[in-house]
Amino acid sequence: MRAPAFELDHIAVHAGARCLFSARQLHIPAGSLCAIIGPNGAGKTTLLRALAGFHGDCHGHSLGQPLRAGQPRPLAWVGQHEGADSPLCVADYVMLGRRPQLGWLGRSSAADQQAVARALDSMALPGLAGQRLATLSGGERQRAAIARALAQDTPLMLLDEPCNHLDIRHQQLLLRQLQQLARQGRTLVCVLHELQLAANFADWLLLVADGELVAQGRPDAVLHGDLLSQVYRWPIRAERQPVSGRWQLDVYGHGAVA
Ligand SMILES: Nc1ncnc2c1ncn2[C@@H]1O[C@H](COP(=O)(O)OP(=O)(O)OP(=O)(O)O)[C@@H](O)[C@H]1O
Repeated sequence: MRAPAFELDHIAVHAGARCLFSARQLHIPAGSLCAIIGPNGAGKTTLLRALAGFHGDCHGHSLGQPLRAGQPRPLAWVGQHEGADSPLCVADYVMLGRRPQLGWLGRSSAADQQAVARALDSMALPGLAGQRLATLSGGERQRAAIARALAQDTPLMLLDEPCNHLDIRHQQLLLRQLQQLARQGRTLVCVLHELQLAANFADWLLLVADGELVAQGRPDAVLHGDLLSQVYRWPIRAERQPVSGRWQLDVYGHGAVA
């Protein structure tokens, strides 16, 4: 198995007296596309924020050392509803991703401009580069937020529901792009509600329910119909097609699982 990007023991995230997420052991291999899946309110965003180091009340051990809150590692972050209030145009907003690299007086170099152009290109945004963010559609704004994170060029990228507002084509393009970055050695962790996408694109899954890590591992180890049906409280069938190797996830039946 590849070296871990995250190897956490006895992690617990609290808000006051309430424990929002806990896990005895949590592993994410470096150079993987990892999807955090689970029902509403399960603790997915909480876990993603804890991985980013954004949660003040987070305890546990990372590679044997106590976790230290407030010491985030270099990473690119795409949260939900990014950029909704920004007065910037798309190109300037994506350039924000280059802020750590910008030179004296915040001037952008040729390398910064190229990184922004690449990011706009990969999110199919060049035609909108001059348009104000506030005037974009939901899907366009989501792609701009992802482009800003791509322009950062960090070894670790965390994305909270990146497929929100994206149509089928842009979902596929995004996940292919994330998969390609993982193949180049980056680690990408994203919260996904679309099980079919998680199954077919991610090479590592974390299944979360009721504030706990229920299962982790490669899709084969996690995607069992019985387990998914129990966690989502709805009948789900998970099958891997023998010829194509693609996963097929179906909801079936007419009633919720008790
Ligand atoms: N700061 C907080 N104080 C109290 N409760 C919180 C806080 N943050 C999150 N929670 C609660 O923790 C639970 C998990 O929230 P979280 O946002 O991690 O869920 P999620 O799995 O991402 O859900 P969804 O799929 O609906 O986005 C929810 O019940 C939420 O209400």
